[in-house]
Amino acid sequence: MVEQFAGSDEATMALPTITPRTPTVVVDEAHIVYRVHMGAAAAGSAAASLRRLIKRTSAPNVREVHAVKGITFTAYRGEAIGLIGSNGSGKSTLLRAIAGLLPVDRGAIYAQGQPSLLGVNAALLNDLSGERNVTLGCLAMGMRPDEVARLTPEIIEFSGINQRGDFASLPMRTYSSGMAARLRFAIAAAKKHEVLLIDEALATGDKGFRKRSEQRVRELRESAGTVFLVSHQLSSIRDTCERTIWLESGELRMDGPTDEVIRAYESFSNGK
Ligand SMILES: Nc1ncnc2c1ncn2[C@@H]1O[C@H](COP(=O)(O)OP(=O)(O)OP(=O)(O)O)[C@@H](O)[C@H]1O
Repeated sequence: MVEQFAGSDEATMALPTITPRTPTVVVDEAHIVYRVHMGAAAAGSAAASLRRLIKRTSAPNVREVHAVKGITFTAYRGEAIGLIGSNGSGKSTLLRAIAGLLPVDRGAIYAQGQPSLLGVNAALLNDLSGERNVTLGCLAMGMRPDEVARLTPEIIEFSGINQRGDFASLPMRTYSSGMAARLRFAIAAAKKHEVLLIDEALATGDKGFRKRSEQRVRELRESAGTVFLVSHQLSSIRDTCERTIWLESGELRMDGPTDEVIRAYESFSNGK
């Protein structure tokens, strides 16, 4: 006999309301390998190269660096995810692969829309003024010219480059590395991104800029995007992200609530 649940009071009350979460990035068993060419000297003769070509073996002068080793996770709309780990653990490599700038060797990465990696998408030109770079960067992100004109003063104000004089009209080569990084962040953050990838950008500014940019990351997250933030500045991660992924030697060590993951990472780092 088939049990009838529909219509029973008990069954109606027991049903929880589940809001479906929308995945924006799916990383499935991803492996990323750099191949470093060590120069022609070690390659040997032309005959040896031909033999390798026929036998499909790799050249002895190519060294492989297995930077990301079988990482799997799913990011959802509305999340801000911190990426932490020791130097060389694969954080930047993973971000670059999510942005589509590096191929995966095995596994797969799926992303909604075109993820924007801060600092690369906004390729700034040293000989142009900050203001011209704002225009170019915004147009490159697909904004309309009238939108760019309206947003330019806001972007310059946000970056704080004019705090010590009119630097916006000077060529970018006259900027300190911190000022350039702030301008890049300000340009990228002016647009609503489906997936925004930020690599250490918040660490470059002074305290006032850091507060402003953390606030902006929160706004971007609320406007339904997903934000990834790579930083060694654990306080930035704590203030901005509710979920954190810890990588170590290319492997995923932990993925969970920021406080728990940072606590585990700190005790690992203190014991090193
Ligand atoms: N262009 C490259 N060619 C070859 N190997 C690379 C390249 N870039 C990074 N690597 C190697 O890949 C590994 C991961 O580097 P990655 O920069 O992703 O680490 P990270 O966690 O971002 O480090 P950090 O915290 O120091 O910025 C390291 O072993 C590094 O030496």
